[in-house]
Amino acid sequence: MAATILYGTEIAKDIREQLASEVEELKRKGIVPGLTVILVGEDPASHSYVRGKARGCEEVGIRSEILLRDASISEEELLQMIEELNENPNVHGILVQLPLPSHISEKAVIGAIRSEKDVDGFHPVNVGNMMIGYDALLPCTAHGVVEMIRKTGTPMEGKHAVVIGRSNIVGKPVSYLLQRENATVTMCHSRTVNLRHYTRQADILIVAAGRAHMIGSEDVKPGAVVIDVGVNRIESGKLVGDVRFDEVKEVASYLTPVPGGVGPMTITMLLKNTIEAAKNLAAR
Ligand SMILES: Nc1nc(=O)c2c([nH]1)NC[C@@H]1CN(c3ccc(C(=O)N[C@@H](CCC(=O)O)C(=O)O)cc3)C=[N+]21
Ligand SMILES: [Mg+2]
Repeated sequence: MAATILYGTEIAKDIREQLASEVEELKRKGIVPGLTVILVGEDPASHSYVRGKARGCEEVGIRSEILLRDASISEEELLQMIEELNENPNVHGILVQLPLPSHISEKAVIGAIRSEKDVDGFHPVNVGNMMIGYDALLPCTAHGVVEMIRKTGTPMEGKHAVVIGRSNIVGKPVSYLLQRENATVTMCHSRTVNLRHYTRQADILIVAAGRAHMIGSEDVKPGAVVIDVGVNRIESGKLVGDVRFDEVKEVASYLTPVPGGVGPMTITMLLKNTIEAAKNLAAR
């Protein structure tokens, strides 16, 4: 059996059309959703991702601005910038691109963003609200992964979902969101002994370990839904996932490519969060 390839670009296109009409409706009420991205330093990958975010905003009619700062910026200056954006009524979403230079505390920076404007869903208040099941801005990649699985029409209820990776941005929140869909979730990570023992039991396999090509067909249960969250730049400059695509596509029922899979969904969920933040802030 050959897998159906889940093109995030296509799924994202449908959702973005819907988002564009929501933006139009908001604009008729005089609300122009606005996203501000702060990008510190010269990392080419970060610059490329941020360009993707700005393009996404343009596509759906969100006003966006990118504030570029030198890697030498102090933590205090960065916190001051965030404070001003917190107060600016035209800014509904604030995103500080990670990673930050090592002299700046990510914890301090994320914690300084007003939680209603935290469109990454990384602020402890949003993480806590999500965990409790209260309304929250959800972490974009994790949310995008669940929406992709939903699009396949595969019921998640009662299924065994295995997540590889336990990061705050992907592994932890995606595990939680899948549990909320009534999946039975197993969390694995780089120290898991006999990883294959777990992955082979997965009806839904989420691979977010950040190790190029670590998962092959031997690791996958026939018919599984496999979502590859890996973004690894290999020596040739090519972007590859954590899954050996050509092998796994022969055994999985659904499989996401890299690029063109989860990445575009991540950006789409960021756009969705920005619109939601604009609605919430306007209603206050
Ligand atoms: N505060 C913060 N929020 C983030 O959401 C965040 C971050 N920091 N730091 C870095 C990671 C990474 N990330 C990606 C988003 C989209 C693609 C994406 O769309 N990738 C395209 C290809 C892009 C390319 O070719 O370079 C794709 O997969 O098709 C990739 C990576 C968001 N991140
Ligand atoms: Mg890990």
